[in-house]
Amino acid sequence: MKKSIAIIGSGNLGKSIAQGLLKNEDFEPSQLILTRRNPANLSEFTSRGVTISSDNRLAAEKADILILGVKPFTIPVILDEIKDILESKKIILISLATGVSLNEIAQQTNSSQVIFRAMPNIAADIQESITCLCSRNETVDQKTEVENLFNHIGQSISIDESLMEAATVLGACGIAYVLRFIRAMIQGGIQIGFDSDTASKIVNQTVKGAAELMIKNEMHPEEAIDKVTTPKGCTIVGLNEMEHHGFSSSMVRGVLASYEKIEK
Ligand SMILES: NC(=O)C1=CN([C@@H]2O[C@H](COP(=O)(O)OP(=O)(O)OC[C@H]3O[C@@H](n4cnc5c(N)ncnc54)[C@H](OP(=O)(O)O)[C@@H]3O)[C@@H](O)[C@H]2O)C=CC1
Ligand SMILES: O=C(O)[C@@H]1CCC=N1
Repeated sequence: MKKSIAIIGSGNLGKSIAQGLLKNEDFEPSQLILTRRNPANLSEFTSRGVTISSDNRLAAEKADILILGVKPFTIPVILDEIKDILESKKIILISLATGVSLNEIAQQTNSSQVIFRAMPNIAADIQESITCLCSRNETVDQKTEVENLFNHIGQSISIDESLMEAATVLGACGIAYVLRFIRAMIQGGIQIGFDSDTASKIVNQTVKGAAELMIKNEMHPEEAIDKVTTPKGCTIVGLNEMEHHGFSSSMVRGVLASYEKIEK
């Protein structure tokens, strides 16, 4: 029998995960239950056979795998709301919340509760997320099951919990850093003559090509950069100008600022 998956708190990330799961041919919409307090904001899913509700307890009762997609400060509220249900049945609990430890969740559930923390990003929508996972009390089969679930929306890797905040910055915040880079490059493209649509098309495919080149050829970026930078050519002039204005330094400092914000 196919497992029921509920997402309590289906906002930006929860909806991206739902969209990604529904793109799998072997995933049936009837497997999915989505909640939020205002379920009208989930209308895009209603016609597709997904269960939409504001009833978190109903979702927990039906779910084999329960994903908590609420903001970190709402995690204790939800755990309190469904505590007795978690005690009465076997359920895999997965939290997406930034900065909420397995220990903190365990303190509000029973000691044998199977808990995962998952850190995907919004590219889950098109099955291109990277999801970092850590867990407690899980069996080998449960770990495989959760990895498989997140492999349906991209790729997953298991990491030590101590790296979960770093994973949040690099993978989850990271997509926003890359998007800001894309926006800036489009702005430059418009200034040198392209309309916005054409500049976007060129930049998006260039960024995709760069990422695919690194992934498929398992290269370090600088190795590929050396192939582009003709001596005395225009690429090195542009790159050096960016570095004079703190491009790499700015990125590293941004990563650290995000990390420090979570660690506070
Ligand atoms: N956005 C991202 O890219 C990432 C987010 N995260 C983490 O994922 C979590 C969700 O983030 P994000 O999707 O951006 O946040 P959103 O605010 O978009 O989504 C949270 C949703 O929870 C719902 N909600 C709030 N209270 C309740 C409740 N009592 N019962 C049921 N639903 C509730 C809200 O809808 P309503 O008001 O209708 O109830 C809201 O849509 C956070 O913990 C965040 O740290 C992690 C990685 C990436
Ligand atoms: O900005 C945030 O706090 C959340 C966590 C990672 C991505 N979005």
